[in-house]
Amino acid sequence: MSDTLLTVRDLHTHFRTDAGTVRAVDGISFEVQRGEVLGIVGESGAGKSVAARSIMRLIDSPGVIVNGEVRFEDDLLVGVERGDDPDGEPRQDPEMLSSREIRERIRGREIAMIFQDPTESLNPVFTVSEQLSEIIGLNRDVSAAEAEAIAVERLREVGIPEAERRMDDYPHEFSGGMRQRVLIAMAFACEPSLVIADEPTTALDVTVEAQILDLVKDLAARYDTSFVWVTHDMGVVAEICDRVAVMYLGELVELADKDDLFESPKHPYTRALLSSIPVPDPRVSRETVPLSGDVPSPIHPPSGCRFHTRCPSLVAPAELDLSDDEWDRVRRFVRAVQRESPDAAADDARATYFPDDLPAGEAVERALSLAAEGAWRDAASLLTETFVEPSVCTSEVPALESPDELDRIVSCHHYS
Ligand SMILES: Nc1ncnc2c1ncn2[C@@H]1O[C@H](COP(=O)(O)OP(=O)(O)OP(=O)(O)O)[C@@H](O)[C@H]1O
Ligand code: NI
Repeated sequence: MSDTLLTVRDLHTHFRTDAGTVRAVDGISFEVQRGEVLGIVGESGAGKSVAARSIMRLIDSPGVIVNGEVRFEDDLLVGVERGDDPDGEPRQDPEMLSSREIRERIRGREIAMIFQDPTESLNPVFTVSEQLSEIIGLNRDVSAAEAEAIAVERLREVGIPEAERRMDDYPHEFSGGMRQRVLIAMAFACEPSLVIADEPTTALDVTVEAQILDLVKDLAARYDTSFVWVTHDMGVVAEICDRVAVMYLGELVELADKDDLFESPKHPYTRALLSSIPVPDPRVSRETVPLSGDVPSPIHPPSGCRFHTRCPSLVAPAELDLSDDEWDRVRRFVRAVQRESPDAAADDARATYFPDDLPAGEAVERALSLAAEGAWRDAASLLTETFVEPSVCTSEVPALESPDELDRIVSCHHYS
């Protein structure tokens, strides 16, 4: 038997809105091995939640899974192929499970979900006992009394004090942390082989979050459960994941073993995300690459590498023939102009950024004087035209590469 539990291939989930097609998930592929915790990480809007929900086909209109395959053990949860017409109806694989089969056979039993928002899974008008026993009763051939006994056991297992007494409480009577424990108890009620967790600890304070992560690690080990764990927090990734998929604007930019990712992140975006978490050991210094600028619109994502508009390490345009050192200086100057940094407009800007001579002469010369006059926009667009647009990062989509002997993939022109 293969050890792969879940396979996602070339998944595209789009939302057709009045403003245009939102390419929320735009061609992602990954696998989850049995017993493994795979993290999906990225900034807000990256497409993490849509990716997680697509696995279970929990996408509501105007969202459509337009292409891709999701295979869970022997079941095809998603099997759709986009025709040549981008707005046409995708073709469905006849093997794909019906919504009803997913609801009755998969969801809650084989694959459970935990969300940040408890109202997605907990009904405020029923007691915890009623809701937990119901799931257990639906999925196992047990009497009502037996289901309730199992429910109490589950609540104990997730560390709810006085579980028996609290069974008759309503969801709102639990604190935030305890409520997430109830959700975890519900997720584990049927001993699923996969749990999809979408930021379940984000709203909690750090101490409670740490306790919940410990609990999940214990349960995952005890039941040999796999996880897809969505988070925007690299600290949570460090705590709980085995492997990490980094998403940016609907795409995967890097997928690697957690330790490899933390030790030597390859994609400039991954590096930026990692530099945002505090380094616990003050003797370890880490190059900080602040992530500036807004995430572009997923309706019109940037050409080439989608990260190129914010990338601190664009590949130098080949025809300019700059040395690494010259290119570093140019990039620092371009970023300073984009940020409208006073340094770039000061009298000594030239000496600050280009102490030797001016690389790619004329454009930089003009940009320096435009910046000195405060004509930031003109300076920025001149620099963009000269240095950003001719870069391969702007024109070509980077292939997924495996840059070292390690088991990882990166989508960046620096490795192609
Ligand atoms: N119902 C919808 N209609 C239109 N666009 C949507 C809809 N749901 C999500 N999107 C868009 O899809 C993109 C991906 O959203 P998603 O919720 O997956 O991001 P995320 O990575 O989970 O972010 P966050 O960290 O904020 O939860 C976003 O641009 C979002 O605006
Ligand atoms: Ni989300």
